[in-house]
Amino acid sequence: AAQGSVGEQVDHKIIGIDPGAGLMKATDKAMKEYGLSDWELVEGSSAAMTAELTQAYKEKKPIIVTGWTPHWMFSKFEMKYLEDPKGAYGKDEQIHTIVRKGLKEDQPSAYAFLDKFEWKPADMEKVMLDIADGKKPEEAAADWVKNNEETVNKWVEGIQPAEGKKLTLAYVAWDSEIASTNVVKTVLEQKLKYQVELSQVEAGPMWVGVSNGDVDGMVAAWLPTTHEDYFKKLGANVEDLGPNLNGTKLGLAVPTYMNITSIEDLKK
Ligand SMILES: C[SH](C)CC(=O)O
Repeated sequence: AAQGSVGEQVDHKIIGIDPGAGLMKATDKAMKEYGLSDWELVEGSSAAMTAELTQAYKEKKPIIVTGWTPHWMFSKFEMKYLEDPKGAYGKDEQIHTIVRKGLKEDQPSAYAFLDKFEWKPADMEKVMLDIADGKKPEEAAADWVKNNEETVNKWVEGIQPAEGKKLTLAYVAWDSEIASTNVVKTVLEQKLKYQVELSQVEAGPMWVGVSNGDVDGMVAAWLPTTHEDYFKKLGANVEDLGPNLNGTKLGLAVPTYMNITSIEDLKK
């Protein structure tokens, strides 16, 4: 029987993630720019979105999700971004490391490492994929550190260990930041002998926590556009150590078995 429009096939729903994510604001903006007034952006979480994607993919059912790179969905599944001819999602960005003011004086070793931490989308996707395939985040991170000794030793070269000092890192439960934050924790603990506590929060409280010094830092700042609002509001009270990963992307992602190619196709 005729499948009907793609909107009818997916009940006019785009499966999103947590409402505080910049990706959700960017998707709201894109939906307005493409005139998708009869569509709904479903709020939830990164985990719920990937669970729904996994189920739909298994059943070869149509689904449209808010997607980003790096993400394991592009390695584990045959996925594609819908073209964005209006450029609503903007250009490639970077993920920055942001620390509280005063960290350099209080924890020079942690500061020096966090300032040097930088890796590639393929590195992050490896850790993400291991976690998606069932490894615990700390296990996937430890494996990556073990398998990338050369890179890791460059990050910590010449930095004094900080026997037993405590450090707190905040992160949002996005698959990408679960991976990066656990790798950073592993290096801080194994190589620099810190005791690291991870605080999983929403995006807003993550930025607030660093700006008021409740946490020491985070490696989850998507800039210059995705977290522009957070940076505008709180940037003066934090220290931006620059990119830890270059070449990110945001957009709408669909399995390649769907025969749509552009966000424009959602209007049909
Ligand atoms: C979901 S991306 C990892 C970050 C964001 O959109 O705020």
